[in-house]
Amino acid sequence: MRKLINHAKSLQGKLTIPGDKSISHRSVMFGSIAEGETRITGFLRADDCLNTIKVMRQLGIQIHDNGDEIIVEGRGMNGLRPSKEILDVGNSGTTIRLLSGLLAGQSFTSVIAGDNSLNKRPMQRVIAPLEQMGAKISGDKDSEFPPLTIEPINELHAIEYEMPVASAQVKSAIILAGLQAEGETVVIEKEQSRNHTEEMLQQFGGSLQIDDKVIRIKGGQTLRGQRIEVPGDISSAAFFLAAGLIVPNSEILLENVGMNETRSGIIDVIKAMGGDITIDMRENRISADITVRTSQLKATTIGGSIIPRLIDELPVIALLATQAEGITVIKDAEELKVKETNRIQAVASQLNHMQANIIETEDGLIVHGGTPLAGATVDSFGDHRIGMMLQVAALLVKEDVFLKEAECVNISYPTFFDEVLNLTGTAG
Ligand SMILES: O=C(O)C1=C[C@@H](OP(=O)(O)O)[C@@H](O)[C@H](O)C1
Ligand SMILES: C=C(OP(=O)(O)O)C(=O)O
Repeated sequence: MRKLINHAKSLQGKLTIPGDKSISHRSVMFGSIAEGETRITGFLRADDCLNTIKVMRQLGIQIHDNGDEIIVEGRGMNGLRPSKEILDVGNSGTTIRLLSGLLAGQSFTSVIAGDNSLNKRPMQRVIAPLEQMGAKISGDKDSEFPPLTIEPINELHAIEYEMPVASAQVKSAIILAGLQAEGETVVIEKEQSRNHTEEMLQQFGGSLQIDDKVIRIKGGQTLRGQRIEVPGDISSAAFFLAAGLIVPNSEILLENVGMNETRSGIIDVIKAMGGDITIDMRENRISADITVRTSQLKATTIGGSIIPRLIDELPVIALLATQAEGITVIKDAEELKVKETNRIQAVASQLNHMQANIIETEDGLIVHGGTPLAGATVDSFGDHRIGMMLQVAALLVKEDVFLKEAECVNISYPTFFDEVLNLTGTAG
């Protein structure tokens, strides 16, 4: 769907940020392999997480949605049942990679597939460690891509694995397989990535040892159903943090933003760029209410260990940099090339269509600041983060901006365009 997207003279008001996508996926997966009932509030009802519910149901887990809560009837570590149908996870990289770890040690065959975008994303990164653990997994084109076929085995064994990429999805797949393995599995991270799997495992009564970038997990643990409260997703909040900073005469309050340290790199960047941001931590200590106001931003350099802490926010951070004073350099971010699209290429090509001045590099972007943006027809290429970033860019532009495949926002933020309208005061 090609959509005429909005311009804004100013943004005012408040919005509540919907549930964290990473935590929502994990809450349903852990709930499924725990014993007893798990009740989840704040679950993100967006396409990616709904696909996780769908495939866990296919694997024999009863999951109900009563409007307030998602209720998962856990069946324990050996309670999953074979699915007659292919497990279609749609666009969700998190689902296919975590599910591979979960299914690697089972005594039945599974086939996991996805949409055209997912079927181009690399899977060797999970297949290699899982095969070392004794799993039998094959994919398309020398096992680089989905669909993945996972065959039955008797038992997984523990390994020590030094990760070649900084990836929470790979780490999580190994931890989920490690739970089913004989012995103690050791994962050594390249850089610290989001730690939701480690936190949730402990919340479900499991244990692991974490020493800096080294994680140790023993097989054969029993998990117990829990009450899980999912905080708002900082990766969704990022679009409104950016919008509030660059649209003139704006002040917006974002409620319930998850503040996990392994995810909050964008806050550090906004501060380094001189953005006007106020953070009020909530009593639960896991989320905050954040106010942003229009700011004159300055350029910064982003690279190294902060990258995994803001990987999904880099497209909208690049947009911020187009409006800052000076040249912003984003480096060490080659992982952007293997997301829903090649995000290095997508960000540079589409913002440059709008008259930005961005140079693609091997591992990031060089963004020349202070460029007024102009009307154009731009393409999300079906990538939700690119689509939402382009809508924020369009807020600055008086001429018409048309966005191709605008419906992709449903992947992580179905109410995104409605929230934009609410803040511009033109809703309803
Ligand atoms: O574990 C997760 O929930 C995620 C990890 C990241 O991917 P990688 O593990 O590929 O870096 C991130 O980009 C993705 O949106 C969600
Ligand atoms: C990369 C993303 O998700 P996934 O890997 O789960 O498709 C994302 O949401 O930006």
